[in-house]
Amino acid sequence: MKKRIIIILLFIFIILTVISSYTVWSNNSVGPQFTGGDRLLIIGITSILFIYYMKLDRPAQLAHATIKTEKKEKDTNTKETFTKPKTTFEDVAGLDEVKEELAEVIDFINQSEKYKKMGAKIPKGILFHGPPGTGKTLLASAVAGETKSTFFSASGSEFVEKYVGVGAKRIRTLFEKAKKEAPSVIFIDEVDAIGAKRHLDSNNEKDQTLNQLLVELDGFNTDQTVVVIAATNRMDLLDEALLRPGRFDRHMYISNPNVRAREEILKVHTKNKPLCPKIEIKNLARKTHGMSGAHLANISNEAAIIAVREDAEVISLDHFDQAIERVIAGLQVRNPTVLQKEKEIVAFHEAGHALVGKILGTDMVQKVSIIPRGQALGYVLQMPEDDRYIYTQQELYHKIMVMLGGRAAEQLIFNHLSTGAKDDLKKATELGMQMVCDYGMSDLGYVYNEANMIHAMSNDLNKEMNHIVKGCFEKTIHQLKTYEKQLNDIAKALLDRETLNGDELEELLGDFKQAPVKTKEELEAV
Ligand SMILES: Nc1ncnc2c1ncn2[C@@H]1O[C@H](COP(=O)(O)OP(=O)(O)OP(=O)(O)O)[C@@H](O)[C@H]1O
Ligand SMILES: [Zn+2]
Repeated sequence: MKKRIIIILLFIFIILTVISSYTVWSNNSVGPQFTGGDRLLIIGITSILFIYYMKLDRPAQLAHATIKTEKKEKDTNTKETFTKPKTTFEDVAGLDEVKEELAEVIDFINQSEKYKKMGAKIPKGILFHGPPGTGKTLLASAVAGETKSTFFSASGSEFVEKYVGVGAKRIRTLFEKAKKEAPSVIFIDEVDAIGAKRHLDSNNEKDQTLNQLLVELDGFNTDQTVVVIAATNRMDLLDEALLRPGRFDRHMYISNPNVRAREEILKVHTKNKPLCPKIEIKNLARKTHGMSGAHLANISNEAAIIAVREDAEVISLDHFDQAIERVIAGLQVRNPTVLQKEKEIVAFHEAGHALVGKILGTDMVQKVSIIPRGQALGYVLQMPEDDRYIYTQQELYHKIMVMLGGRAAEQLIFNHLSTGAKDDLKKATELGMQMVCDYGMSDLGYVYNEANMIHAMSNDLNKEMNHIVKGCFEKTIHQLKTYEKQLNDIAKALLDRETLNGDELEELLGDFKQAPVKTKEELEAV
């Protein structure tokens, strides 16, 4: 209030100063008359008011600034949450090799004195890398749970701040707190957000944050039982400085679970759920090829929700099937408004995928459907029966052919190109490009093309990729022409029943022959 009055007075006196100066200098006889003495008085008062204002304002500004910084510190302090997790290794299914390696770290934390006496240094930095949803966070919290340590969990992206120095300060605070609460486990998810190669992403703030992380990793000594676990899906992006000995030098790959691990994970997540005795977890594990632990946790929960919705006493196989479908293909669209003509196109498109899969004997077709789900108007659920780690060139051609089966069927039956094959084309192009760049399966020879070289060679690469995809497409058309009757049968059945499961498809195709053995010329034509 006081400040406001001073500002108004100051404003009035500044105007008076201007007017008085004008009238004195110009000897103006019109308007208010000021003498030289008046003018001096006005200037004097204005100056006093100005000095007073400045004195009044500065402490206020300073006070304001202090409040602001205090608030910021409070904000930054509250972001790092810490807990004492109850998670143990029992909650983490599969991943036996990783758990074995972590046992040493756990022993170190639990019996740190023993190691310190020997002068052994604590393994400070562990890096989990691998695809998303594979249990990296779960494992880190289990390490804390097994050692009764304090668990600090943060995501790399939380440290990416607009203002230089803020991210670095937050890293410092995080480590300070962890040391105070030792023994502790610090978990930094998405570490690539701060630890990306410096030349790739030149950003001063990020560099400072990364440097601070390096300083902290180098800084703590053997007295402090603090273990830092970082996780990333993109290890290739990380700055080498982070991976050097003494920093994140223990790398553990956390892979997508294989069939045995999937079974274990499903057991963990169905432990407290009433299951129909007919359900064999082993079979569920086989049906969920390629899924991560997070997917499996989601499916188990989804199946339970469906059972509740249907007022069932126990969770049945059908509930699991519905849950798997929902997780893979998305939510079923209620009351879809698909035109009859579109339905026909979708029926032939999906029939094309399914039939090519059957002709080539690739992955097991579990279901074909033209019921819209998520953004897709139809879908084919296909799962390999076994976990596969290596594919031959021939098998990759077959994969591309199955992907193109939808478009090929549309072209064969309707002689048109439609927009419905966008995702298929994307996948086929990607796989074709991988064959050329990563696997040395083209006329460019047995070479591996690094991502940064791709730009310079993109014309050649594109030509080779196109050659592969085009060849596969022509072969697919040829296969579908050979089995056009079967294509029509599947499409008609789909229009009739909307969904066919694996057995129904088998029944429909009867004594359908496997693909005729290809001639040498045919193979070379691709
Ligand atoms: N091996 C596993 N055993 C039991 N549950 C698992 C396993 N892997 C994943 N899960 C389930 O999936 C959920 C998500 O896993 P988590 O968050 O640990 O994955 P993540 O690898 O950290 O993923 P992201 O890379 O996306 O951060 C877990 O909470 C758990 O329910
Ligand atoms: Zn398709």
